[in-house]
Amino acid sequence: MSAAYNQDFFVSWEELHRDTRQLCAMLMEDASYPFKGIIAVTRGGLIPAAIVARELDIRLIDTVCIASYEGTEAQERSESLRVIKPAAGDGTGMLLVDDLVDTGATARKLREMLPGATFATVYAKPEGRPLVDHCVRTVTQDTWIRFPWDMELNFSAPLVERKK
Ligand SMILES: O=P(O)(O)OC[C@H]1O[C@H](OP(=O)(O)OP(=O)(O)O)[C@H](O)[C@@H]1O
Repeated sequence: MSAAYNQDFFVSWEELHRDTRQLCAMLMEDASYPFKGIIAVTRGGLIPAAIVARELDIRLIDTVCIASYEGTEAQERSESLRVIKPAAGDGTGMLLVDDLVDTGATARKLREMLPGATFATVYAKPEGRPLVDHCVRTVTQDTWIRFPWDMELNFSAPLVERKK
């Protein structure tokens, strides 16, 4: 059962880059390294996948296109996921890359589909963590991760003005 989201964790482009590079260093120690190719999980995995591809010198990049239906409760996500499969057999030798594992519904689906793949996410929450092989940072289940592509810079009023 997933908790409600009570806190935000803001990730800048620089932090995402640094964390993804750290993930790459971990991946170089994996038993399946070097990987034949990457399967990026759309859409959140696309940018981390590009960074991983550069660091590990991987040119073969496929996608698995996966999304939940609008308005679906987290616990029902697994049944509601729409998937367009990559052409990667059972995924042996391939590296699945996503930005985040949260409830684990997406990861569970991908594991069924590509049991041979190594699965890496940059961030993880406790419910989903056991489903991925590698991740750099874990945040609490009630944290909403704010990725840089979902944000924009805005003026912030000084505190004294906010109190007026
Ligand atoms: O562990 P889960 O609860 O399944 O959540 C993790 C998934 O949720 C996010 O994708 P999202 O469905 O928001 O789609 P998007 O990446 O296209 O925005 C994220 O990129 C993961 O793929």
